[in-house]
This record gives sequence, C-alpha cells and structure tokens, in this order.
Amino acid sequence: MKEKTPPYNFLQDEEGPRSMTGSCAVCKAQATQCCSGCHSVFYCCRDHQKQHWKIHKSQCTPYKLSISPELGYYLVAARDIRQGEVILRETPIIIGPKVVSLPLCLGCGRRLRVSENDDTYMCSGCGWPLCGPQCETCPEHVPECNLMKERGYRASIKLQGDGKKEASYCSIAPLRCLLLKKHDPAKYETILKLQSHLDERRDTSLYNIFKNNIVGFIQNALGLTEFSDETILRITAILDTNAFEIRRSEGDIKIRGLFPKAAMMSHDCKANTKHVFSGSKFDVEVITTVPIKKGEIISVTYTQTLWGTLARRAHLKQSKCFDCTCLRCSDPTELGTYLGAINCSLCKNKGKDSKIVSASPLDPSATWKCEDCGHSIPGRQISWGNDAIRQEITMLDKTKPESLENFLGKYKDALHPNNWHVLEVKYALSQMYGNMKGYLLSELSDALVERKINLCTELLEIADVLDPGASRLRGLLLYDLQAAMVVQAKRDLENEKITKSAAQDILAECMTLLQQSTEILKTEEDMKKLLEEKLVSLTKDLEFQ
Ligand SMILES: C[S@@+](CC[C@H](N)C(=O)[O-])C[C@H]1O[C@@H](n2cnc3c(N)ncnc32)[C@H](O)[C@@H]1O
Repeated sequence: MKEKTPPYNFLQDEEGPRSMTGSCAVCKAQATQCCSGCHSVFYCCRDHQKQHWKIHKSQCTPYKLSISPELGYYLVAARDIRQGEVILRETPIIIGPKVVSLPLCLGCGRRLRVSENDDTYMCSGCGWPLCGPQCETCPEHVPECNLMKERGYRASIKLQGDGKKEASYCSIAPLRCLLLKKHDPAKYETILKLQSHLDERRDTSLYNIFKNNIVGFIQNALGLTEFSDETILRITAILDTNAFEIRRSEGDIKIRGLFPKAAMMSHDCKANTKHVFSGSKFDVEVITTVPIKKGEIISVTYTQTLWGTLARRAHLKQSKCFDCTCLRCSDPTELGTYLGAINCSLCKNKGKDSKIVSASPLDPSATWKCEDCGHSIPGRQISWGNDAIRQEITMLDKTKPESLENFLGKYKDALHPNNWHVLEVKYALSQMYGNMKGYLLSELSDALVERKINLCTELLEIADVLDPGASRLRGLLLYDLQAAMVVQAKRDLENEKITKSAAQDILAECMTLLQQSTEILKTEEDMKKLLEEKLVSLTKDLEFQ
C-alpha cells in the first residue's frame, strides 16, 4: 500500500483526512468524538452531536472507509443495509472516452454512426467528431476545445467506419483530468490521490504505447510541457485502476468516468452491489443487491460475473493489478456452479458424468483434476483450450441461433453444462429467442418457446448463486422468463393442452416474476417504461382470463 492519504476526504475534516480529530460540526472547536455511524463528522460534546442530528440524519452514510494491507482502502457497512437501498450517489469528477472507443461525440458521449461517405460533423473549434454544432458547447468538451484552438491544434481524425474502434480517443480522458489542474485544482488533487499501480504498469507493452501516444499528444501536439511523462502516465494509470465503465443503452453510450467515493469499493467476484447511471451528468447510484450486515465489506465486481476463474483473475491482474482471492476464486467448484469445469472423458467412456476442476484455483498454472478418477490435465492446456473456444465464439454468426445451437451440440460432451463458454452462448440464445427479428416471441415455434424457458431457468439458477438478489442479470432473466411463459400458457390454453384455471395459475406466477423483475430493474432508466407497459398488459391478460 503506497498511498497513505485517502483519495476522498470522507472525514470532511479541515485538519486532513483520516485524522482522529476534527472541528466540531456545530461550534468548530477542536473535537475528538465522531458520528459512530459514518465516522464523517466530529463533535466536541454530546449536546452538539444531538443538536446537529437534524442536519446530519440525511447525510449520514451507511458505509465507512476502512483500510487493510490486502485491499488498500475499501468500504464497509456502517449499519445493517437492506437489499435495494441506494447507498451512494455521486457525480463523476470527469467523464471521457474509453482507451479504445467506437466513434463517439466528445460533447454528449453518444455513439456516432459513420456513413459510407463519412459526413460526420467535426467541431468547428478543434476538429474532433461531434453530433453537431449543438454539442460544441457541452461543458465536457469546452476546456479541451479551447486549449486546442489556443495551441493551434486541429484534429484530423479519419474515422475508419461504423462499428470500427478508434485508438485516437485514448488521450481525451487523461487530458480532461490534466486540465482540471487549472480549472478545478481541488478535483485535480483528488484524482492524484487515487491509486495508480503505476510501478506495476510502467514497463508493460500497453504503457509503452501510452508513453508514445498519450504523452506525445499532450506534450508535443498540445504543448502542455508543464506536465511530466510521469504525471501523464500516473493519471492514465489512475483512470485504468479506478474508472467505471458508464453504459447506457439510451443514446448508445459507452464511456468511462471517475467517481472517487464509489471507486473505494473493493472487488468481489460475487458482489453485493450494482450501479446505475442517470441524467445528463451520468451520476452513479450504488444499490445493494442483497442485504449487507453491519461490518461487512461493500463490494462491486470489476470483471465479468459469468466468466470462469482463470479468465476473471487474469483480467483483474492485467487491468487492476491484483490477485483476487475471494471465496469464489478460492473454490475449485466456483460456489458449486462449476463455471470453469470440463467433463472427464475417461469417466464419460464408463458412462459416468464427472467434472474436471482446478486442483489449486489460486494458481493459474495448477493442474486440473477429475473429481472422481483423478485424471489430470496440465493447466496450460486448459488455458489454451479456453483461448481457442473464446476465439471460436467470437467467430460464430450471431445473427443465426442455429450457429450457436451447433456450438452447444459440438461441445456437449466436452464441456460441463454450466461451463462459462456454454453459459455465454446460452445467454446469447436466451436473448435471441423472443427478441430478435425473425425470432420474436409471437413467431417462435412451441419448441423454441420451451427452449427459451429452459435457457432462462438454467441461467437464473446460476445467477441466484453468483449474482443473487436484485442484480441486473436476475432482473433481465426474470423478465424474459415470464414473457415466454405467458406465450406458452396462452398457446396451451388455445390448444386445450391446459385448463383455464391452470392457465390462470401460470399467468399469476408470471405476474409475480414480472413484479420481481420490475422491482429490480426500476432503477434502470431504459427499462422503466417497458416494464410499466408490460405490467399493464399482463394485468389486462389476467383480468381477461
Ligand atoms: C478502484 S481501486 C479501489 C480502492 C483502492 N483499494 C484504494 O486503496 O484506493 C482498485 C484497487 O483496489 C485494490 N483491490 C480492490 N479489490 C481488491 C481485492 N478483492 N483484492 C485485492 N485488492 C483489491 C486493488 O489494488 C485494485 O487495483
């Protein structure tokens, strides 16, 4: 742990963060007692604490900042927290494009569609692509645009086409951080206090590329020589360690943002919070997905929940510079889900279904062994196999469910039914059936409606373990499951396969699933309207039956 000062002054104390004294929130006298809930405010005496409670009640946070040698700073629950509570709201200190990004507007962050004759609007001030003149004055874009104009720099970005990612955006977010030094020094200082892992990143090939491109652009093209290579690379590393990916389907937005308080949450491969972004400023809301007991760590996932341990740990090591040792990573069975498992061919030949899992999951090179016969496979071979299958999945024709079904057929014997590659394809199929052109629910054969129901049910069983409670994954799966069940029940009633009362029971069950899904997804801006409409139509169905 290098950074001793917390990046965000949770103690709101003029004497400096994490000091155990502060000034009384009422009379400003030197004070040693603090709010036992959030540890954020100081009082010189009990009377002043009581007096201040009226104000502090609404500001007292349900979390507090803690520190350990393993995690660095992290958040713990300061009291018991209910499932679904919004525990933190924060406006980003900066937002900007990801390191490699699809063409987007530097003003509003929306994705830009690039036509064949590339008539993308370019900012009249600096030449970067924007939606149109209305985005030239977006507050996010103005400081960098003014600087570029002042330095006589004009971008000449040749967008490579729709859906093609651009590396030229990599300097924008670091530049926005650096510009805060002049425009908002307090925010700049806050950014510099965040963890960077720069020493671990320094000689990686990525950082050598950043050194040429980002440092080169900022110092040479823009002439910002007051910032050293070290500072520019540190800021880049701080963004890589701390930024949240901001995704919003509305406007097709995929950017990144720095939220210094939310960034204090540590990672867990089975996290107890989710986060959503809202409004034009992309404010984050951190919401608990399960109840959290006082003293428990408040966690978020920095990686993909439905990846296997080898892939998650490699991703965390490369992007966040740490070795995850959470309960899920330490368990060869991944909490009984067998997400990494392959089938044992020797046992299969004898008519037995046995699973091969890592003998030591925290060691990426460890041998993998059959739980029954002990048949072993070198870890290296498992990693190669994973890479090859991932490659194969990226090449699948995602417009045709048959190509995905063929993949599942091909690996039926080799991979466990819950293996993460299998789950990825099953999830894609669960989305295609019922939602894709040519495969809308009303157009699906009875067999495919049944298939969708089975896929959603299987995936929900995994989500219940790895991403339980009010997670977005569970919300989406519950929604899709009930939609398919409604169609099946109506068809079965029409074809006299079930009685009216059985159909009513199924529709009532669907209503419960839809209510659960609505409760989970009501915080997601893009889902709210759809869910409200669906609830009204299902209520009508129930009344009609
Ligand atoms: C976004 S920051 C979180 C705040 C950070 N702990 C600090 O002290 O500033 C991410 C970094 O926290 C540490 N971290 C988070 N979760 C961890 C975990 N489960 N195990 C080990 N280190 C973790 C890693 O160093 C990681 O790169």
